[in-house]
Amino acid sequence: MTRPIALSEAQQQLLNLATPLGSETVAVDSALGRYLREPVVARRTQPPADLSSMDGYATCGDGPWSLIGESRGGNPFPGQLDAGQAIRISTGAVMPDGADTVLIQEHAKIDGNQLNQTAQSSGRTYVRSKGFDFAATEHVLGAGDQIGPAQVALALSAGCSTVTAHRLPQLALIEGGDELVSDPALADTHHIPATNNAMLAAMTHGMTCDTRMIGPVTDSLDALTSAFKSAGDTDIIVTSGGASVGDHDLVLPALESLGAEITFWRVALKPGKPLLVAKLGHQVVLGLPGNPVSSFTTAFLFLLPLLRHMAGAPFALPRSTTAQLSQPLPANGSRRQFLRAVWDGTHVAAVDEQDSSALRALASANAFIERPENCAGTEAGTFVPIYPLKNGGIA
Ligand SMILES: Nc1nc2c(c(=O)[nH]1)N[C@H]1C(S)=C(S)[C@@H](COP(=O)(O)OP(=O)(O)OC[C@H]3O[C@@H](n4cnc5c(N)ncnc54)[C@H](O)[C@@H]3O)O[C@H]1N2
Ligand code: MOO
Repeated sequence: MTRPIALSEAQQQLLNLATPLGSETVAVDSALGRYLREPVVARRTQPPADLSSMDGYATCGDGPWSLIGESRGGNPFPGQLDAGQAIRISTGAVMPDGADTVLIQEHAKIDGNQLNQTAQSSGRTYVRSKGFDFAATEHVLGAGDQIGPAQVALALSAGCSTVTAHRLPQLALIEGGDELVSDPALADTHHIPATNNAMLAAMTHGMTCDTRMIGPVTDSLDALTSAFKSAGDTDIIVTSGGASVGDHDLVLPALESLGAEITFWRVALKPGKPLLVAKLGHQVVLGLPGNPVSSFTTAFLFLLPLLRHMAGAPFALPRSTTAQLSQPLPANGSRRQFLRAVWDGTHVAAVDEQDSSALRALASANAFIERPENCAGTEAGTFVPIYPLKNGGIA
């Protein structure tokens, strides 16, 4: 049996198996989370004209001024201002021709039709110049950019109702084991509710174009190979369970019987050591360990990056930040470890229960603490790398 490989090498080997998917046109309001295949080119200029940034008066020359009209949102003043003239103006309204200054209304004193200032106004301080945000034909978003809320607004503001994004991958999830039941109400002392497919579907929500749920599959080679075949031509197949060395751990034999190419099996990672990665025709297969926390951790470190990579993300791997330990940590073993932890924005502490089957502890965590291989005990107060998790729990 070969030695487990290092995490970073395993992640790189996995990403090397797949390339970003092709393009499709997506309505901007359905594009949240997507990565752009092509830049977004502005079809209009924003602002489309010089606009006032405050409520007040657009003036021409020195005061006092005589008031001759109004410019408000959607209704510009139709004429031109000459020296000594002013108009009422609203925030976001078009500056009339001839105006040089906006006098904010807090500094204005009206006497009949005459406008006086109580404090000096300063040139174009309250004017947003035409095109200062972007001009027509400029690239306002680039290939590889991810569409978030601000990008939705920007694309629409640029006059684009669709974007050209990478296609999202199709995913098949297979879970298996004779102890699993799909109806939690039917779990007796020798059965447990199947939870991994549902958890993995939740983790990958919005990152696939389609997720096919298969199982629970029984512990037989025939059942597992049939499950692989029923995954059809999805881009990625993910199994959970049956990845280890027991007599009923059938993922490796099933893949071998189907002629898959095994990329690697076993990573120096805790939890998640028995992770298996293979290529079955054009499909990438991830065999996740069955323990629910191991499945969660390997999905976070491998499946989510693979989905991002195929969806066109330039940087697919999760990025860490640092936080200060509020509790000491014991020495680590020879596998890189990801401890379930609670992070309050400044301090972080590992949760007490680190067993790879403990869902309650996992659900109480909102971060991983990453510990390098063979690292010594770490004192409270030390800054350590953490990965915030979208995992319910603390906001
Ligand atoms: N002799 C050894 N035994 C084990 C080793 C080893 O190196 N030598 N590795 C251990 C490690 S580490 C892990 S992790 C597990 C992974 O085992 P499998 O991937 O083969 O998973 P199973 O044995 O099928 O299941 C493990 C555990 O998880 C539960 N499970 C499985 N699927 C689901 C599901 N869909 N929903 C809920 N729970 C599930 C299953 O009932 C088991 O309790 O192997 C160690 N053993
Ligand atoms: O790696 Mo296993 O995932 O230690 O429990």
